[in-house]
Amino acid sequence: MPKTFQVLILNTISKRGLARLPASYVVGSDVVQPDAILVRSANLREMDIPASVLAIGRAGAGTNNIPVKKLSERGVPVFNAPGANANAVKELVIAGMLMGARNLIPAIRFVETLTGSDEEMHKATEAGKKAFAGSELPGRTLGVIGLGAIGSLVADAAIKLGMNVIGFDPAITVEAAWRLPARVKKANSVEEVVKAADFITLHVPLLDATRNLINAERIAMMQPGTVLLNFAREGIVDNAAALAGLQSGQLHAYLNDFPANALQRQPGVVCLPHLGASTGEAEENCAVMVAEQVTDYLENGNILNAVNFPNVNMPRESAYRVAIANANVPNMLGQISTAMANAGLNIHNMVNKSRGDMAYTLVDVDSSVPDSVVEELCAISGVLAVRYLPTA
Ligand SMILES: NC(=O)C1=CN([C@@H]2O[C@H](COP(=O)(O)OP(=O)(O)OC[C@H]3O[C@@H](n4cnc5c(N)ncnc54)[C@H](O)[C@@H]3O)[C@@H](O)[C@H]2O)C=CC1
Ligand SMILES: O=C(O)C(=O)COP(=O)(O)O
Repeated sequence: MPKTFQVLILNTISKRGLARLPASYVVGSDVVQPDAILVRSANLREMDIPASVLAIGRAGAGTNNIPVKKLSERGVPVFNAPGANANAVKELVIAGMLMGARNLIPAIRFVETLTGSDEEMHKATEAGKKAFAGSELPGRTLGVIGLGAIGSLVADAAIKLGMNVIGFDPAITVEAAWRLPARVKKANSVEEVVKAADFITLHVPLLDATRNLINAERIAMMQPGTVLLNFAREGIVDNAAALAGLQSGQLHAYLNDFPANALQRQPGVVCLPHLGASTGEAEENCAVMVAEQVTDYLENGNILNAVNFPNVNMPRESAYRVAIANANVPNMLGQISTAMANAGLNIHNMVNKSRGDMAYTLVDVDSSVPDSVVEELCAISGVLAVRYLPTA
C-alpha cells in the first residue's frame, strides 16, 4: 500500500506543483486533519494550526505570515522556495524603475482623461506631454538593500542596463555574494546607500530589524527626486514618511506592491496588488519546490530549505527510520541512542545537525521500532517531535 498523507491547500497553488504530490495523498482546501499545509500569503498567524500538522510549505519566499517560532516549538519545519520567484520580482522592479523614471502611470492617467475628436486629442497630447518628460537609466545609481536571491538579480539587471549599483547586506550568504557582479559597490550601511542613490529598491524580509527601515530620517538623507521601490513587504517603508517625502520633493515616486488606505490616489504613489511573484513561471517553480520538499519530509524525514531547521538528508539504507526534532542542548544524542540500545535496536546510520536552538536527528535502525521506544524518545526532555517512518 502506498503511503498516504493529507495536505491542506490554502491560496492558489500551481497545479503542476500539486501534481508533484504523490497520487495517494488526499489534497484539498477542505482537509480537516492535515499532515501538511501548502500556503502562499494567507495569514497562518491568525489560524489555529491543527495538532496533526507535521510540516508547512510556503510556495514563495517570505514567511512573515507564518508563526515560525511557535511551529519550531512544536518541532514543525516551515519550508519555503528560495529563489524560485526571484526572476519574477526582478522583472517587476525593472518595470517599476521605468514607470518611475518615465512617469508612465501619471502619463497613462492623463491620456485616459482626454476627450473630444482625434484632432483635439492630438493637440492636448502634444500640449500635455511635457509634464511627463522623464530621465533615462544609464549612468544613474541604483541602491539595493538586501542582496539575496532577488536583490542580486536586480543588481545584475541594473548593471546590464548601464546603471551604477551600490548595495548593502550585512548578512549576505557566500552563494549570493558569488552571484553578484563585481561592479556592485559594497556599502557599509543603509545610510551610505540612501545618500548615494537615484533609485532605491528594498529586498529584505520583514523582521523587527527591518520594520520602518526607510523612515523620515533616511528619506531626508536621500537625493532630492529619488525613486523609492518597495517590492519586499509592507512595513519596511514608513508610508507616512514616504508621503511626506513625495510632498517635499525628496521622493519623485514611490512604487510598491502593497496597497494601503493612506496611499490611495496619492500623487507620486503607484501601488500594485502584490504582483511580484504572480507569473505562471514563478508560481510553478515555487509550488514544485515546496511540494517536493514537503513530500520528502513526510516520507523520509529529509529536510531541504526549511527556514527553522538545518538541511538534513540521509539516503535510505534501512526500512526503519526515526526522525527526531529536539532542542540543541547537550546529551540529546546520548539519550536517543541509549533508548534505542536498551530496546535492542541496532543503529545502522545516523545524522544529526543543528541550526540555532533547533537540532534534528535521523536514525536508521536494522529492525522495526516498537511504539514503546517512540514513546520513550518523546519523553526525553528537550525532544520536540518524534516520527517513525518505516517503509516496510
Ligand atoms: N512582492 C512579492 O511578491 C515578493 C516579495 N518578496 C519579499 O522579498 C524578500 C526577499 O526575498 P529574497 O531575495 O528571495 O530573500 P533572500 O533571503 O534570498 O534575501 C534576503 C536578503 O536580505 C538580507 N537582509 C536581512 N536583513 C537585512 C538588513 N537589515 N539589511 C540589509 N539586508 C538584510 C539577508 O541577508 C538576505 O541576503 C522576502 O523576504 C519577501 O518578503 C519575495 C518574493 C515575492
Ligand atoms: O514569495 C513571497 O514572499 C511573496 O510575497 C509572494 O507572495 P504570493 O505567493 O504571491 O502570495
